[in-house]
Parts: sequence; C-alpha cells; structure tokens
Amino acid sequence: MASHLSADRTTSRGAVSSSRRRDLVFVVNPRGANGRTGEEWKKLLPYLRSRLGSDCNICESLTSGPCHAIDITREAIREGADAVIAVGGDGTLHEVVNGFFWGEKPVSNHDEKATHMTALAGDIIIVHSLQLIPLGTGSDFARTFGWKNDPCEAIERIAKGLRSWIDVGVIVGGGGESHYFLNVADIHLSAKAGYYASRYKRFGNLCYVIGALQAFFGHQNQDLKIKVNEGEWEVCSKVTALCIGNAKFFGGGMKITPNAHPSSGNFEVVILQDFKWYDFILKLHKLYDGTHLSVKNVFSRSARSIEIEEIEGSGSIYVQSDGEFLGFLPRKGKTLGLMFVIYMNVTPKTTASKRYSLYFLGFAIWRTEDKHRRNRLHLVVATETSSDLNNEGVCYAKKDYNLAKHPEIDVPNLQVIKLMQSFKSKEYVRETFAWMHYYWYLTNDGIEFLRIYLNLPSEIVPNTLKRAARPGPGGRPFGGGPPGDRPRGPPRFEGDRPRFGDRDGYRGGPRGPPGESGEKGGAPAEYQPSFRGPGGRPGFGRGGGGYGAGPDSGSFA
Ligand SMILES: Nc1ncnc2c1ncn2[C@@H]1O[C@H](COP(=O)(O)OP(=O)(O)OP(=O)(O)O)[C@@H](O)[C@H]1O
Repeated sequence: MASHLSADRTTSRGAVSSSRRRDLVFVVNPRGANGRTGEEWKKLLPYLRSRLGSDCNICESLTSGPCHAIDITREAIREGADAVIAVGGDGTLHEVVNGFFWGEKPVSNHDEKATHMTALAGDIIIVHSLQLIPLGTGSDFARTFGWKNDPCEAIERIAKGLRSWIDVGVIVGGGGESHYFLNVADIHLSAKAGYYASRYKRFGNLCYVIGALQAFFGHQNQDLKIKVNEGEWEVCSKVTALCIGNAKFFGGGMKITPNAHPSSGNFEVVILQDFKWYDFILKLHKLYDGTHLSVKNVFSRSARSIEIEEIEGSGSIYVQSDGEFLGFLPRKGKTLGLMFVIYMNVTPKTTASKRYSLYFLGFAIWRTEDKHRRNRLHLVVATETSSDLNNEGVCYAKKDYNLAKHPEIDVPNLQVIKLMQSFKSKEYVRETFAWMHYYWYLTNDGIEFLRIYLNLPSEIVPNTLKRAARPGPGGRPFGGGPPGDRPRGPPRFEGDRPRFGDRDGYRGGPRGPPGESGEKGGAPAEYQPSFRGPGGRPGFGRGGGGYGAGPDSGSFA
C-alpha cells in the first residue's frame, strides 16, 4: 500500500495477502465543508473500523492541500487498492476521479497479477472501484442517487459492495491535456458563479446564491459556436450558461440537467440563452426542481461529445467542472474546449475514442430516483437469481408489453424487454425475434459486464458457452481457450477514426452477416424454434440455436 497512507492493519496482514481482504483507501479532505468533513471523519473512523475492519484493510489518507487527492489516488491504485473512497465534497470526488487517470490513460496497478484492469483484444475496462462518502457543502453528485450527507449510510453502501458502471466525462483542454469529471461541466455564468461561491463556503449552501449574485456583475451573454457529436458547427447566440451533465445537480441542489444519468452513456447538454438577472430571480425555483427545460430560451439535448468555441475571443468565459474552476475557454482560433463521454471500453490506439467507465462501488440501486434505472438494475440482479441470462447466456421474452410477469424472472415482462433493449444498445446482447418472441444472446461484452457486475470468477461462463467448447463440425471456437482469449468481433472503428456521429459506430459495427445481426423479425434461416407452448421454455440456448451452438451464430462476436 502507498507509503504515506496510514493503514489500519490491526487484523492479521498475513491473512490479508492470502485471503481476499480488500484494501480500501479513504481519501479525506479535512478542509471540506469549511472543516466539517475533518471533524465528521474523526467521529466516523471508529464506526468505520468496526463495520468494515473485519473484511477490509482500511487505509486513511488526509489531503494536505488542493490536488493532493489526485496523487494519493494514483499511488493507491498503483499499489493495488481495491477501492478508493473520496471523503468530502464534489471537489474531492473530482480529484479522486482524476487520480484514476494519468494523461489520457487509466492508471494501472504495479502488480500485474493483481491488476484490476482487464484488457481484451485492445479494449480496456477499468475495474478499480470508486466510492464516495459525501460530506461536502453541496455534495451534488450524491443527489442524483438520492444519497444524503449521511456517512453511516455511505458505509453501508460500501459494506454491501453493490456496484455499477458510471460514465466519466473528459475535457480536452487547449494544450491537449485531458481532464476528467463525473458530475457537471459548465461554462460562463454558472461557472463564474461557482468560482465566486468557493470563496463563501463558510456560509454553507448559501455560498452558491452569493456566488451567483456576484457573478452577474460585469456579466455579458456571449455568442458561442458548438459542435455536437462531431456534426456541423452551430452558432448559439447570447449564451448565458452551457452545462454538460453526466449527473443531474450542481450549485448546491439545482437540478440543471434533469435528464442526465451517469450510466446512460450520454451527457445532457442544457443551454440557457439571453437570460437577464431578473430571469434568474423569477425562474430560480425552476432550476432547483428541474422544470426549467420548459422555460423560453432554455434548450436541452443529449450528446456524447461537444466542442465549444468562443466567437468574440474575449478569453473571459469561465469553465468549471464538478464545481472546480478550470480556467477560461480558450480564445477563438487558438484551441477548442472539447468534451466527450465515454462509456466503457477504451481502444487505446484510437486517441479520439476515449470511452472510460469507472466501477462505482456501493451504488444505491434501491434509492435512485430514476424508476427505469432501478428496474434495470433490479433485473440484472434478478438474472443472477434466476440463473437465466447469466447461466444460460440467453434470455427470452414474449412480445407482450402487458404481461404482468415474465414467466421466469419475477418482474413485469415489459421490464425484461426494456432492459434487454438497453443491453442490446450497449452490445451486451444480440437480439433475434421469431414467433412473437424476442431472444437475446449474451455477447462477449455482455458476459464481461455481468461477470464484473455480479462479481463472478472468470471460470464461470454461460452454459451455452461451455457447450460451444466441444470440438465438432461447425462448432465455434468459443470457450476453447481462457476467457481472455475469446475471439472478438470486427474492429470497432473504420481506419483510425471512430464513426462518432453514429451510435453503432462507436458501439461497434455489425457483428455478423446480414440476417444475423439480430434485427426484429430477422430470425436466422437455420433457426428452428422449439416452443413448448405458452409458459413453456423455448429451446434457445439449450442446444437448438443457442449462443455458440450452431453455425448460424458462428459469426457472433
Ligand atoms: N487539506 C486541504 N486544505 C485546503 N484545501 C483543500 C485540502 N484538501 C483539498 N482541498 C480543496 O478543497 C476544495 C473543496 O473540497 P470539497 O469539494 O471536498 O468540499 P466542499 O467544497 O465543501 O464541497 P462541495 O464541492 O460538494 O460543495 C477542493 O477544491 C480541494 O482541492
């Protein structure tokens, strides 16, 4: 463990190395929330040790000043920490997230054997865990998940060890340097307000109001050029603020990007145009409850990437990410502020394709505000119990949106279909449709995702995959080697460039010949359905036409 980390190793260290005790590194900002974080932390530590000490090594490291959390995190990861826990506000979380990266690359462990980074044919999935004990002034990131500034609740989340992927945004600055964010990156008035608010943290959440009032002095709405998802440049006139949300809240509880979710794979970009100071006074309540999108001159769109250029070249447009002041938008002609998201799998050769995701430990699935998300995660957990998708590598559902329950999984049929459509869009499953039934086959990415999500050892593979390992005519090479040797699909990028404007482009191209890509109504020609009547279990995945079972699915990545 990092030399300067103070590690609580009251329990046998020998047991630590031989068993699976986790090394948890708590990065504490004692100055957070005007010093309250440090005080709370002192009170919390005995409880933390009693709650987690029997299973984990608890290492605490107090920051000594701004940016120190970045160095601590990097060192912790290199030394093999299983999880880094930010204790403080969004600023501390922001620094910890940046510590997960070095330049454009994720930081990796010194010890190759214990490495938490999985490299699969050029794709890198970062599986170091990040967690948060929200103890800051605003703690806005935690609000998206409905978390309170309650450290005991946070410790319970860590103890339960539930995990989820979250997206990480990247800002590529003028000099080409990468800067990462988790919550909201914003430009102009809101960023200026955040800059001033940081001076008044002693007033608690009121600091944001004071900051906003101060920011209006000398403020001028500015024309900006933006390019979304590598499309055409557009002019946005009189921009008051432009906010790029990976999560929903900023400024001490303003629901600025109400449709953003850190696992969606997209930002929500909200642009406020031509606002006057009195507009803010009159509409402030709408910003807090997230209903401002219906207000005149407020625009929202979903985006994976956005480039922003100042037209006037004033060099005075503030940029902020996760509530931390980053500097000013580069002047026109010199450089661009470029931001883009990022969802799992990095293809290292292609610098333009930065799709990272961190593993978020202790994700409060039952507390999230987003109903759809809750159902999705519930269903992933359900697959573990039902042994359906995970064990068999396949899942099915009748195309009946009103069916009260899926016959095998204890949730409404519609939720199964919606979850699988979401998985399909992420290429975790391949879909076919026949005889009023959908069938989904786990892809390699899907297996990897479920394995990590459900914390399964690498020996566990879906049953269909095991059968595919049998040699024989027409048999697929799947399963013949170690899991990491599984063959991959065709390259995800054409030449050096990702097909950014096209979702399929960055998710990967078609994975098989026409007819096998799993479009609705496109059951493979060789497919012979073997239904056993209503409520019976179709034969998919059990040898008939399942994943890896026959030549029809042979080109499936
Ligand atoms: N030891 C330290 N002394 C002074 N400042 C520090 C120290 N450690 C970290 N910082 C800085 O403190 C700033 C604020 O920290 P943090 O975000 O944790 O608290 P907060 O601002 O009260 O909460 P929030 O951002 O949620 O409103 C960060 O910019 C960080 O760089």
